[in-house]
Amino acid sequence: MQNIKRALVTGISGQDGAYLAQLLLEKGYEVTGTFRRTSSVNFWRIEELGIQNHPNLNLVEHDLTDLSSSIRLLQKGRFHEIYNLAAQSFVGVSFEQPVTTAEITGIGAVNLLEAIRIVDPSIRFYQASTSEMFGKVQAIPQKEDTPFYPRSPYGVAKLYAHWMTVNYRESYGIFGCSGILFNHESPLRGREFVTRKITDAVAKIKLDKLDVLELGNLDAKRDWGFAKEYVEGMWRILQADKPDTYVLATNRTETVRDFVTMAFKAAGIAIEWQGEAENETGHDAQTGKLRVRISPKFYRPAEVDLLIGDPAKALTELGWAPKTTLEELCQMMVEADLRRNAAGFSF
Ligand SMILES: C[C@H]1O[C@H](OP(=O)(O)OP(=O)(O)OC[C@H]2O[C@@H](n3cnc4c(=O)[nH]c(N)nc43)[C@H](O)[C@@H]2O)[C@@H](O)[C@@H](O)C1=O
Repeated sequence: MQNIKRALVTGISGQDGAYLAQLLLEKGYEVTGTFRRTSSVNFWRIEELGIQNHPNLNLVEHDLTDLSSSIRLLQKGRFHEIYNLAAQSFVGVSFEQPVTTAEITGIGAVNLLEAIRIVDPSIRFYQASTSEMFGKVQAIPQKEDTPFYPRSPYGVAKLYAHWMTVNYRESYGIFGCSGILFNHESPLRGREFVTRKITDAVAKIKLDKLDVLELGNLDAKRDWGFAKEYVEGMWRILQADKPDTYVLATNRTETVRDFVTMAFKAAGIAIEWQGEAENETGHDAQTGKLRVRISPKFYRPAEVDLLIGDPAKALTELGWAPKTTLEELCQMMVEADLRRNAAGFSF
């Protein structure tokens, strides 16, 4: 019993929190997962993974913006490792709610670092940093030493949390690590993000429950990997001999348009594109039916045009490499959404 490791995962109700909790439980950890109070907290992800009643999983309500409750949480839990995955993580919303985003996504991380400093500086800390910090990219591909240029309030808040993690590492010797993760998707992705929005809509179109998918900028390019593999990378980052910063990415980039074509193909529908920019449309090549239309409401005030990461350091130092191709990931997501929509599932 002496050797059981205790981990705190903030953001347990999110995609990464659910996959990471599953991984840590499989490794024999005791896991405390935190979630934010809302009128209807939803645990569909940990339910789908079948871990919601695991004897070593403890779910705790916690607000990252409250320092004193973070301190009490750490005093009570006596954790060895903390994974800070909680955030206001939707880039689009961050333009509408910049202050809330700064408080949760930026200051929230510092509250945890402060709590570590006060309660037990030997706790290992993982900060969920993001490729959004590269924003208007200063080099291609992006790696650990590429200069940052965030393009959204979300990216700016994450950059603050990132540098505070580095600063607490350098100032107080805290084992503070930062994983700069490029987009990572799965059947557990929220439907506000573009990949899951697409696979869910494709499933609905296939099942005749929807006519047209409405999207914003189809030209944005992203480096999309499989979230389940990325949480394994988070764990490896905290097991390293020394605290550091790592990029996790696939080193392949595709446009949103490519992902749409791929998703329809996975459902047996060929899409033909016509027109340009805001007038672009996608039609079913066989029936001629309109299936994709552009809506300006999904455009962002400032866009990140191109992301492609170089994960070489993670491969060399941690032995981490992505395995699932984008085609396999897309197929997995479309199949999950076909199954769910056929069964009337609505998350
Ligand atoms: C790594 C990073 O990854 C994620 O951030 P994101 O890249 O903004 O993700 P997304 O799926 O919302 O957008 C991807 C691209 O797709 C474009 N796009 C077009 N049409 C729609 C559309 O209709 N909806 C959305 N959401 N995006 C659209 C949109 O303009 C953007 O260029 C978060 O996990 C974030 O937390 C994070 O850290």
